Amino acid sequence: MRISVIGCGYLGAVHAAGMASLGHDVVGIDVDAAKVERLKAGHAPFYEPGFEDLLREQLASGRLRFSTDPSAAHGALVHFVAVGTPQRDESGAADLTAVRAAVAALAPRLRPGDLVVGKSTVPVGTARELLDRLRVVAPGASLAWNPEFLREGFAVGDTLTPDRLVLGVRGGTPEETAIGQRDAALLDEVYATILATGTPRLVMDLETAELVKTAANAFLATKISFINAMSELCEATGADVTRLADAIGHDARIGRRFLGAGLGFGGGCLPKDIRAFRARAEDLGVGEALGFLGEVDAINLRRRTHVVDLAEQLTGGLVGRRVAVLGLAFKPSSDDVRDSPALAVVAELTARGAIVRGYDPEAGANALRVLPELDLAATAFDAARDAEVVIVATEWAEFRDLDPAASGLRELVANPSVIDARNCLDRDAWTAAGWNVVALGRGSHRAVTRSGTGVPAA
Ligand SMILES: NC(=O)C1=CN([C@@H]2O[C@H](COP(=O)(O)OP(=O)(O)OC[C@H]3O[C@@H](n4cnc5c(N)ncnc54)[C@H](O)[C@@H]3O)[C@@H](O)[C@H]2O)C=CC1
Ligand SMILES: O=C(O)[C@H]1O[C@H](OP(=O)(O)OP(=O)(O)OC[C@H]2O[C@@H](n3ccc(=O)[nH]c3=O)[C@H](O)[C@@H]2O)[C@H](O)[C@@H](O)[C@@H]1O
Repeated sequence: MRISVIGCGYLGAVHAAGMASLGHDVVGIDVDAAKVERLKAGHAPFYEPGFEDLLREQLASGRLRFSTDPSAAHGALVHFVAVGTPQRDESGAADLTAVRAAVAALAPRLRPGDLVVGKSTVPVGTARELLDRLRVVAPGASLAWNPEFLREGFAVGDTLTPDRLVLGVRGGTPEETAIGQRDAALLDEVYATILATGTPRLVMDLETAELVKTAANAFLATKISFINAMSELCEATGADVTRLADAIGHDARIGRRFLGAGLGFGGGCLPKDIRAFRARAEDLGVGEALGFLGEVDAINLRRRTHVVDLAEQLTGGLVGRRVAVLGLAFKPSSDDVRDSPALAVVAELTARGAIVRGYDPEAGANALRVLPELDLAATAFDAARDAEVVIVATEWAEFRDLDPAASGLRELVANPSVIDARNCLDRDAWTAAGWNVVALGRGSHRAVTRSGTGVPAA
């Protein structure tokens, strides 16, 4: 089947290559000419394990091409919209400019029977708005919503073997229902190979499909903030949040996944999605229903300040003190620094007068674009040289696997003090190697906060 994918970022580029690998004839379209040139040349514009190999393989197959010209979408039967929906402003609402522009550019190229398929994460009601617009500018074309649940770092696997496919289609009147069924059947053809493996397929109305996506991300964010709230309790009492998470996680109704306490969630999705969800609920007059997401956000942001407070406590004052931050990406196996908790820590440390050196295996260049004043080290060891405290802010395997006894790191630092902000280090091994290890939520080490409301460290 001929397919177009509008927007070739972290989601769209992988989706385009993934659809080509299913045997479809795919064109990826993006307004960013430099990104398109890289993709055409077989170079991934971002770090995503397995993606570059898939890209090259599919370019070589002749089934995948890229363009900046929206006309390249003409002739495709299914058009996926995968453009960005960032936070618009302080209100938290989503900025839908790119989605509207993508559909407007697509409209004159659509033929009757063509299907526009939203993949971007949008506030509930967006699909209906776009469909109403299409009825005017491209009658005969239809629209469905097929939210995406992939995780960065696992994008290729999540695209080709998703844990479910959610298809939001038109319905209501008999005529609309018939169109919706036809649209769902077309998506079944697109995903035939994936469905043949028994992947659950859930068909629903457009609004529910939009809500499934924001609800899923809101739940994941809530789960992380829940365990981080427990982390605060653990630090106040000397308890251990990792043992607590293991124990409650054994209850199948709770589950251990996403109970990783630490520096909290960041990235281009969870933070902006919970804020946009709240803003949309306010618009709908049901703001109270999602009031708790404000608390989820607040708990999450407190993690960042807490880590800086701990560093301040450990150094006895940050002005002029050397701090190493290992990990700058919002999560390991990604070079994405959008709303990265690690970068927020770097910025706050710097604002409090620390001399910060940062290192990340993949995200250094992106980090420099966001924080041009960042002192970027070439290796973890370079970053740690003469540091009075080392902060592990992203749990890359490279840091997790460091042998604290044999690596020589201890000899490099000014003071063997490490804040394990992701609970990823073997605390016993590091302690045995002579390090003072402060692991978030594991024991009493609440920092005296700058506002003076914290309790002194034990
Ligand atoms: N990154 C992820 O893991 C996931 C992202 N999503 C959602 O997918 C959407 C895209 O996210 P990302 O890929 O991360 O964003 P991104 O910022 O990496 O990519 C968006 C791309 O759209 C392009 N673009 C903007 N306006 C355009 C237009 N009018 N025509 C063609 N291209 C245009 C941009 O140049 C950019 O390359 C967002 O709504 C996000 O919430 C959903 C699931 C996973
Ligand atoms: O909508 C999206 O874009 C995507 O958002 C998340 O995926 P992603 O942001 O790639 O990464 P996650 O693995 O969810 O991690 C998000 C953040 O939460 C943090 N996290 C995750 C898990 C955990 O236990 N603790 C924790 O602090 C990570 O460090 C990271 O900063 C969702 O997991 C995907 O299902 C969704 O498709």
